[in-house]
Amino acid sequence: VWKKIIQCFKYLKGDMIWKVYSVDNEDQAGASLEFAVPRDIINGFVDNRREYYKFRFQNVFDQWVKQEDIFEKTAKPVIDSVLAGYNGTIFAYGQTGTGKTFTMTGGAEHYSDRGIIPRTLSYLYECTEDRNVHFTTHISYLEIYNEMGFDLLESRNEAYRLDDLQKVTIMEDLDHNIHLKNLSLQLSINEEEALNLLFLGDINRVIAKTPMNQASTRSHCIFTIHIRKREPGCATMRHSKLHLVDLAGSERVSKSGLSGQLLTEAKYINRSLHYLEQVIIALSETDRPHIPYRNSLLTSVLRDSLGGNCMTTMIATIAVDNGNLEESISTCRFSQRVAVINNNPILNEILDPDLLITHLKMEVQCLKEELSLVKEGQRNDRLTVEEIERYLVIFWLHSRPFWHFSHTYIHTYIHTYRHTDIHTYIHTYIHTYIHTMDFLGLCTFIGQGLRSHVQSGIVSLFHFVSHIYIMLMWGQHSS
Ligand SMILES: Nc1ncnc2c1ncn2[C@@H]1O[C@H](COP(=O)(O)OP(=O)(O)OP(=O)(O)O)[C@@H](O)[C@H]1O
Repeated sequence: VWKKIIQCFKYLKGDMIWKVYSVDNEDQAGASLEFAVPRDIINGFVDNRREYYKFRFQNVFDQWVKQEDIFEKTAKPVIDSVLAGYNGTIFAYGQTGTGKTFTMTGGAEHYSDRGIIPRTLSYLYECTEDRNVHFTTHISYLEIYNEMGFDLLESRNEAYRLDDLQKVTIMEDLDHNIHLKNLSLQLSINEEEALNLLFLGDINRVIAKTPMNQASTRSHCIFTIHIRKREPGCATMRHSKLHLVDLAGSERVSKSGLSGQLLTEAKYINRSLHYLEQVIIALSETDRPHIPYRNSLLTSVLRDSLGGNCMTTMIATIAVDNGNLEESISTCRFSQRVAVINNNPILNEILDPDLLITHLKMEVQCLKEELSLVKEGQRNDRLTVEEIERYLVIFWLHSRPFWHFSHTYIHTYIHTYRHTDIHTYIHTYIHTYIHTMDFLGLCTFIGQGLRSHVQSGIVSLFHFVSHIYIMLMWGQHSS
């Protein structure tokens, strides 16, 4: 068994960093991350004891991992299921400055530093190139800053102030579905258009210089790709959405020494992450009747991703230096809780609206025809031959039990009525049939025995008429 142990004996800024963690990617159940803190590392963390913490995850990546590998192992399976019609979410969570934005969006220096979002767009449009399947993609980009929602794409222009952006509010319908009012959906037909929307949104994001990160993102951002897929000749349509979430980073206010605006932002960020944690804890405990989604905008928006109809992947980012050990362990604890949540993704399939409309129009037309026949005095003209034939087919099927009718009897009738207006005759019968059936349906007071007796009498009569009609038609054709 190949075991990859990361050796962390390394000098950083002149200080010795002890080996406090190890990664085992060949653990029996996925991968494990183990912290072994020696007693002499104090840093306000260990209390003169050696401590071990072991966490198991699907994958554990070290700081030298390539962006491509992260995409392949974490994002690609989710995108594949989104393309198949399921909802998906990938969200990055972690302490400030640990690489969430780098993982989700990427670095600007090298092309290979592209993060999950641009790689997702490339992969997605590559998959949707199949001309046989009709795909439509729309994009929305929501920012949650200080507990307020903003549309990062609404203006399709660069915003100079936060107030230039459209405010997004949350609404809940009677079925408890969440709707985001004022969040625009931008159609994007190819990768280039989608990337332009991503760049525009990233320019509009609130970013500030903090002691922990030179370009700290001060808000939670949710980049959503909405997909509609229709296969030719298929009566159904699939619609799914993929949320790509870059959460703002948590930070210890006392440790980072923030003040003013940065302090206010940090308080909002920490509070919303605290509510997120509460939701995760409630979801991981199976007997909890209430999940406190409504406590914050973030948990309300991510409600479906956290415990509903969605395939969700969480990427936790941690710092590997001793100074942030406590935060790293706390991030792992949180991730472990998220890992035990069971979501229930379902295929989002609906009847194609165009086909549904055609089908409903046909049904309305049939009902109109039926109504005009039933309504007295509405139809004075005679039934056409096609109409008679159509009704006779229905009666024929209804009267199946009476198919033993005597042929001799029918021949006598044909002989008698040969010179009468057979159309008028059948027309009258059909009206009588419909009225009587209708009347029987309405008269609830008629007992079942009598009802079936009358019904079978009428049906046999019409069966008889239909025989006459067919024999006559046959006689006309043969002569
Ligand atoms: N794997 C990596 N390789 C190279 N540089 C990285 C990597 N991860 C992060 N960085 C760099 O570390 C810095 C902080 O990363 P980033 O801004 O992504 O952190 P963050 O978790 O999003 O922080 P915040 O929560 O404050 O927004 C950036 O300069 C980024 O380029």
